Amino acid sequence: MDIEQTKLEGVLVITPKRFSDARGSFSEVWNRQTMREAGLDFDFVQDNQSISTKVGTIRGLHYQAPPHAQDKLVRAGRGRVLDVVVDVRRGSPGYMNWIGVELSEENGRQLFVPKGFLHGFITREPDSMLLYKTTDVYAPECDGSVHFADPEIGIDWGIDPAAAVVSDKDAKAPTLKEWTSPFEYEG
Ligand SMILES: Cc1cn([C@H]2C[C@H](O)[C@@H](COP(=O)(O)OP(=O)(O)O[C@H]3O[C@H](C)C(=O)[C@H](O)[C@H]3O)O2)c(=O)[nH]c1=O
Repeated sequence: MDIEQTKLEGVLVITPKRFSDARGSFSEVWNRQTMREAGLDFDFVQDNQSISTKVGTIRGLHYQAPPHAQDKLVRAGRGRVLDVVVDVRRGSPGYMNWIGVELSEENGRQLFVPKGFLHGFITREPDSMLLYKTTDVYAPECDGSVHFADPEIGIDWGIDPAAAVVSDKDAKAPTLKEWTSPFEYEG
């Protein structure tokens, strides 16, 4: 398993070892002991799967607020997405900084998204399937979002955001100016 730091503190790109042969391939996409040995001892309690049929579908920018904030381990089971993470921890030196990492069935990369970061993605292939583990269960009362096209964040989705396929909820999400982060930077 390869672990790469990113420019966002605590956000990691994790690439499990892939064993390929004439039949195809095998990977341990999550192993608690291996993760623990790498200092990533997270107790995942929920597995999610979303399938987005059209290219240019954006889901996000989402979070769950405390007391049900979630760390996430995200991968593309099928297709290809640009996975985006934004630091929204009040007081963070990297507040509002964002990164995009391409996750695909082909590259097998995973993104670890800690609490305090917005998460979203745009599909780059049809029928892209996102699979992700979370460290707390779904709590709709704590579910929140920030507008994916907020000019103050300035995410480059690779397309005109106005042309993206989005949910009504995401289309109506607040911008950072209209929103107060529930997350505090803990140094
Ligand atoms: C997240 C979630 C949703 N739902 C229900 C609620 C809605 O009836 C339906 C679709 O939910 P939503 O439109 O919020 O789904 P996404 O837009 O894919 O949201 C997710 O996408 C971004 C990228 C994320 O990182 C979050 O995990 C999550 O917010 O599933 C559940 O029953 N359990 C859940 O854990």
